[in-house]
Amino acid sequence: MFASRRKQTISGKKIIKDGKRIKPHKARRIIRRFHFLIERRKSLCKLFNVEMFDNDEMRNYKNVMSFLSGSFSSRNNRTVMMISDKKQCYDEGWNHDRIDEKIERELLRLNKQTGKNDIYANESLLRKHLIYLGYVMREIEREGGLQNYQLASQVGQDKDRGGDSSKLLIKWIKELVEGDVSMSALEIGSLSVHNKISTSGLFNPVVRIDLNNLNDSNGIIQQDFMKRPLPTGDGNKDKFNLISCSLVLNFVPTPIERGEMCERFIKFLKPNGYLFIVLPLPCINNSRYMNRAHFIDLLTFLGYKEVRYHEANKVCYFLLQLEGTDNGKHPKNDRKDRLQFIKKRKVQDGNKMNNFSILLP
Ligand SMILES: C[S@@+](CC[C@H](N)C(=O)[O-])C[C@H]1O[C@@H](n2cnc3c(N)ncnc32)[C@H](O)[C@@H]1O
Repeated sequence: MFASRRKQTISGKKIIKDGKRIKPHKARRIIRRFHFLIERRKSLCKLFNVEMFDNDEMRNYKNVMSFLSGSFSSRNNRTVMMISDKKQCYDEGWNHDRIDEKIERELLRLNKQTGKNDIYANESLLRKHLIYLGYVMREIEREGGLQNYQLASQVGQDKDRGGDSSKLLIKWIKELVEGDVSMSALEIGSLSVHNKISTSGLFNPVVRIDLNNLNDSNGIIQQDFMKRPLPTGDGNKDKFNLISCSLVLNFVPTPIERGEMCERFIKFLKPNGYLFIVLPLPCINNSRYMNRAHFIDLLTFLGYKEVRYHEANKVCYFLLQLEGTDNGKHPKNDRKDRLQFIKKRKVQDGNKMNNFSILLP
């Protein structure tokens, strides 16, 4: 959603990944489109009142259908009767073999139009939205899904396009940590084992996780960070000196889930551990609900302090350090302070601004 809108490519070169060629401008299009579809899928699931599915499951439309069947059958009889029609609805959405301008327009207006309606009380509304869900699912698959998105994201990590963001992380850690200290790191949203975070020798071990793994033998664990088992009470054994979260928070679909992620990092960090966050610049310099000061206020409330910041053309880099959690200061206790982060609050406004935000649950 917040990928750059630049029409020009920087290098103009074709990028070759695993035998596939992706031009930078195409990579940006794939990323924007993927974010849009994921967000619409989420909104539709919300309308159907069903929990978000795991990504893997969501890529398989049959799983989605059986999941929805389960959810419908537990409702009233009228809805159960509609199940027989459901597959047809879904197939209708699925069978479009090209972009459907009408559905695309409807998808853009989805939240405004249908937010307050009870989808189960209106048969034609239910049918229409099942078709939309089918369409969105088909589009995600047609676009190559998460795998293609990741391929496109790798384009941004190529040397001739600014390279991997952990180069700056390594520079900062070298400035801050003296001597021969061995630090462990968790890289969330890892796309490569060849990034500086893994090759600099500063971090050992480096645990790399991602929702999807382009290549199983690559040493990247396929895992949702939000479902990663919490460290056991056994000291800091399963905790890390550093968590790297580069261009991941903006990928997380809802403001509350982003807030939950920021809070969850703490559970995996050793005392005084570092958190490295990279965000697309528009998330903090062109959003109605977020700017750098507000982002830092939120993180400070949670117990982090900002130790480094850098703004590049398209992305911004934060290095934060956890403080205070070992001496009894527990941010959650301060309910009053928390209130300012649980509701959306405009920090600025403008015509062409986006609505990126992070909220605490
Ligand atoms: C834009 S890519 C960023 C890749 C790389 N870190 C970078 O800086 O270019 C975002 C990645 O975050 C991953 N991701 C998003 N949410 C995640 C989660 N909850 N757990 C693990 N990975 C996640 C996605 O699968 C995707 O590969």
